[in-house]
Amino acid sequence: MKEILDAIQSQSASNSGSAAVTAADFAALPIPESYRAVTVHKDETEMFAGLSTRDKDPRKSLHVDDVPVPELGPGEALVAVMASSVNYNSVWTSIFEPLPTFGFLERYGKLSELTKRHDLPYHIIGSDLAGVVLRTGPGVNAWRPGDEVVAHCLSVELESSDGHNDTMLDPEQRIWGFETNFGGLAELALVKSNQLMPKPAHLSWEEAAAPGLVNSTAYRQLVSRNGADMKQGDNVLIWGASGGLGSYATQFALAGGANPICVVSSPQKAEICRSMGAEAIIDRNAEDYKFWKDEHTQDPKEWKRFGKRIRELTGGEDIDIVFEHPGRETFGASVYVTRKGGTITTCASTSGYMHEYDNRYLWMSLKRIIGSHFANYREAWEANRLIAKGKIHPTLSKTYTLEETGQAAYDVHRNLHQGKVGVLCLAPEEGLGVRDHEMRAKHIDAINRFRNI
Ligand SMILES: C/C=C/C(=O)SCCNC(=O)CCNC(=O)[C@H](O)C(C)(C)COP(=O)(O)OP(=O)(O)OC[C@H]1O[C@@H](n2cnc3c(N)ncnc32)[C@H](O)[C@@H]1OP(=O)(O)O
Ligand SMILES: NC(=O)C1=CN([C@@H]2O[C@H](COP(=O)(O)OP(=O)(O)OC[C@H]3O[C@@H](n4cnc5c(N)ncnc54)[C@H](OP(=O)(O)O)[C@@H]3O)[C@@H](O)[C@H]2O)C=CC1
Repeated sequence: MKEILDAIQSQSASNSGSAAVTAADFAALPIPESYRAVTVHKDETEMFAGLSTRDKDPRKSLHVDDVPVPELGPGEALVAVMASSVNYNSVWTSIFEPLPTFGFLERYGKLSELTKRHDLPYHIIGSDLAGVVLRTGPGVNAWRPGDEVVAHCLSVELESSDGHNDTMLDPEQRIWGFETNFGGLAELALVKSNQLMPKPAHLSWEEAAAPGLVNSTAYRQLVSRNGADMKQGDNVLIWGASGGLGSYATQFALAGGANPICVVSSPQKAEICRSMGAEAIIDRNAEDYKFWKDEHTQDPKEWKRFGKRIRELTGGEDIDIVFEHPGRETFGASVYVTRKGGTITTCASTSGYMHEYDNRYLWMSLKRIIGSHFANYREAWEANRLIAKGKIHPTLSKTYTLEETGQAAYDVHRNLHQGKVGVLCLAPEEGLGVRDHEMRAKHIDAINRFRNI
């Protein structure tokens, strides 16, 4: 592993990202037999039985193990991971909710001889990476050893016609590092080559690894015509506007000429949204919305109070698009505050997946609910391109080591974090991997906006 890191570091020293060490040099680097990876164990899926969701502690279930390097198949790439990030799907995996992820690996393993590799008693998790290609399998022509890359997390087989219009519709669509093995929270990762995208040159490894999953998801959910198809002037209600998804949704709304109405839970988070350029901000804690009277009964008066507050902020207008993900706790309110003909687009249910809303407000006002999930390759590419062009910026707040991933996931689970939390994998320290210093200097304040707060 040291040789691999040395090669990547001497690439850095050349400062161009390509000259010092050639593709042939990288291809000739020996691949170690094993590597360190963050895992959950199949024989521990019952360890939190009887505990409430909140009390399930990722620090107990996430391990750092030495694992064998998987065999490289056709259309695949083995990547040296310099940095990764924590996504909420890794929190779900670590608390074995809503299901242990081993069922996904078993099902995938039944598909073919090659996919059998994924069905193991340990699951290497993680759905983001920034790093360097070490090897490519047969049939890979677009990428070479030595290429500096980020990976998006859409894994598809594309044997069925169903996925050939929008690859998210492939019946064998999976999220890499959640529904497949060999994820990005590790020193090495196995991806399909059609997950690879160029690493933005002005960012460090950990900054480049941070946006991937959430940026692509927010792009499809809000901007793409497969999602809400946002347009200039739209009032966009963004839950968790300084969180993982929300910090990118807020940037997309601002960059696209829309009007984000940002919901957050503290003055500090409100300040972050303000510094991104948002003006309409609601602190849900300070204003103490209680959409539920008890576990089973919602309070429409509270939906109305929330709607009035939105009207105050918009000069009397209602919401064109709700960017939903908290789920059960907020969904009734989200449907209520949407304007006639407006759209509620949802990609998650952090607070519970059995939603309740008053359907009269949906059908009588011709509103639409759109389900959205991750992004196809093109959408992920476009989202990454916006990062590479400095139109959208990473929202990395803090970086942990691979050994500290349990703590990093705990922070996200307990909502103690801001924006995105990064993990250094092979990168020995923060700040490495920047190629375009001039462009970086131009955007440095925006790149650092979420740091150390
Ligand atoms: C990028 C990041 C993303 C995120 O962070 S997202 C948040 C994290 N993700 C989650 O929380 C989602 C976790 N996944 C799940 O909870 C489950 O994954 C699903 C609920 C999504 C699906 O459940 P399942 O049991 O895997 O799927 P079924 O489709 O219910 O299949 C079970 C059997 O039911 C059959 N079936 C499906 N649809 C129908 C139908 N309409 N009529 C009759 N049968 C049906 C199937 O074929 C299959 O059958 P057979 O077991 O024999 O293979
Ligand atoms: N389908 C898909 O493709 C994807 C789905 N997801 C899912 O989306 C969800 C959010 O992910 P991500 O943004 O990365 O997570 P984060 O935890 O980084 O951000 C979510 C934010 O939502 C707000 N929030 C949480 N719970 C509630 C609640 N009960 N009511 C109101 N607001 C709440 C919090 O902000 P505040 O406290 O400031 O209000 C929190 O910071 C997760 O469930 C994740 O699994 C994520 C990415 C892709």
